[in-house]
Amino acid sequence: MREESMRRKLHNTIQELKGNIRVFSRVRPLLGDELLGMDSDVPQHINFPDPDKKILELEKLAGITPNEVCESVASVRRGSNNKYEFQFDRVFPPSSTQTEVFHEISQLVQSALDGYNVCIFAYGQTGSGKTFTMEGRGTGDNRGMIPRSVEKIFATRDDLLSKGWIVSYLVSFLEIYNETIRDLLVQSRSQADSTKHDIKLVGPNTNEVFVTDLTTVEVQHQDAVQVLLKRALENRSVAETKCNERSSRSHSIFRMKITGSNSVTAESCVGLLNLVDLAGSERLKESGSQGQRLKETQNINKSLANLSNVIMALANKETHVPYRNSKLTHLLQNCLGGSSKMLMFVNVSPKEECFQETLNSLRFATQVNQCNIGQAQKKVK
Ligand SMILES: Nc1ncnc2c1ncn2[C@@H]1O[C@H](COP(=O)(O)OP(=O)(O)OP(=O)(O)O)[C@@H](O)[C@H]1O
Repeated sequence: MREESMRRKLHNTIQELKGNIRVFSRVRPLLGDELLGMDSDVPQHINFPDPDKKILELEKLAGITPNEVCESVASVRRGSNNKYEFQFDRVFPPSSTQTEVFHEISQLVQSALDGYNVCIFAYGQTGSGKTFTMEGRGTGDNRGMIPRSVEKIFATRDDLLSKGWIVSYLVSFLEIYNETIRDLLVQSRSQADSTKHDIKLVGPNTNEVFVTDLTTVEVQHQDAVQVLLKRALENRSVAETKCNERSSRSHSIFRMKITGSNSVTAESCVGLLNLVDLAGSERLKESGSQGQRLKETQNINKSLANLSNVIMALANKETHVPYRNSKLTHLLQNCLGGSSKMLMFVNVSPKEECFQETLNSLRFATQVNQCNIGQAQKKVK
C-alpha cells in the first residue's frame, strides 16, 4: 500500500511539473493486405531510435517536396534525408500490447478515483487505431483502455467499502456527430434518433455541465459496464449503416462519474473519467470529401481545431477560453483546464501512403505537448 501511495505521489508530482497534460504516440502494426509485398511487418518509414521510448522518427523514403511539410514547431527537427523527429512523453511501437499501454495510463485512472477530473483522448486519422486503443477487441488480451479502466476502478471497490466509503459509479456514453449529440445507451434506437440533447450548466455558480435527457446508469459491477459497452456498440453500428461509417466521423465520449463519501472520516470526493475516441482527423484536402462527407469533415475539423484552441487558450492563461465553440469542448469544459488532468494518444497508421497525415497528426500532438495547462486540483469537500 505504501509503495502504491508513493507511486501515486510521484505520478502527481511528474504530472504537476508537466502541467497536467501528457501526450503518448502509438503506432499500430501493419495488418492483413497491408503486409503484401512487404519484407517485414514493421513500417520502414517510422523509427524508434530511443531506448527510453520517447522519440519517434518519421522518414520520407521516396521523394517529398520539403515545402509540402510545414515545420513551424520548435521540437520537431528536420534532419538530413527527410527525417522528422518528434518527442512525446511515451512512444508505443507497433509491438506494444494493450497491457503495456494501460500500464502507462493506470495512474490517471487512479487520479479519477482520487477525485480529479480526467480526460483521455485518442486522436488520429481514420484507421490509425483509436477505437482499438480505447475500446479494444473482444474480452481477452486485446481489451482496450475503457474496459481496463473500469476493471481498475472496480478492483478498488472492496478496499474502499472496508474503509467506510460509500461509492457510486455512474456511466454515460454518447457520440457527437455533425455537432449533434446522440445517446449511445438508449434502449430503443428510435428514441436515440428522435431525442434532442442540449448542454446545460448544473447550477449558477459552477462550470459543470450536463446533457439533457441523457441516459446515465449506476453500475454495481464491472460486468454491467460490459453490457453497456455492447449496447453502445450496437447503437453505433446501426447508425453506421445509415450514415456511412459514421463511427469514424463522430467523437464518442465514455464517462464514468465516481462519487464517494465516508461517514467515518467525514470526507467526500467526486472524480470524472472521460475516455474520448475522436473522429478521424484527416484534412479536407487529403480526404477529397464531397456532399455529406464534406459537411462531416468540416464539422470534425472545426471541433478538432477548437479543441486545440481551447488547450492553447488554457496554456496561454487567456481570460476567454472558447469552450462553447464546439459541442466537444463545451461538454468537456469542466474536465479541460486547471483543475483537470489530460492525456492525448496520437494514433499513427503504419502505412507509408499516410505519411502526410501522420506528419499532420504528430505536429498537432507536438503543439498539445508543448502546452502547460497548470496544476490539477482534487475535488474533495
Ligand atoms: N495495436 C493494434 N493491434 C492490432 N490491430 C490493431 C491495432 N490498432 C488497430 N488495429 C486494427 O486496425 C484497424 C483500424 O483500427 P481502428 O478501427 O481502431 O482505427 P480508428 O482510428 O478507430 O478508425 P476510425 O476513425 O475509422 O474509427 C482495426 O481492424 C483494428 O482492430
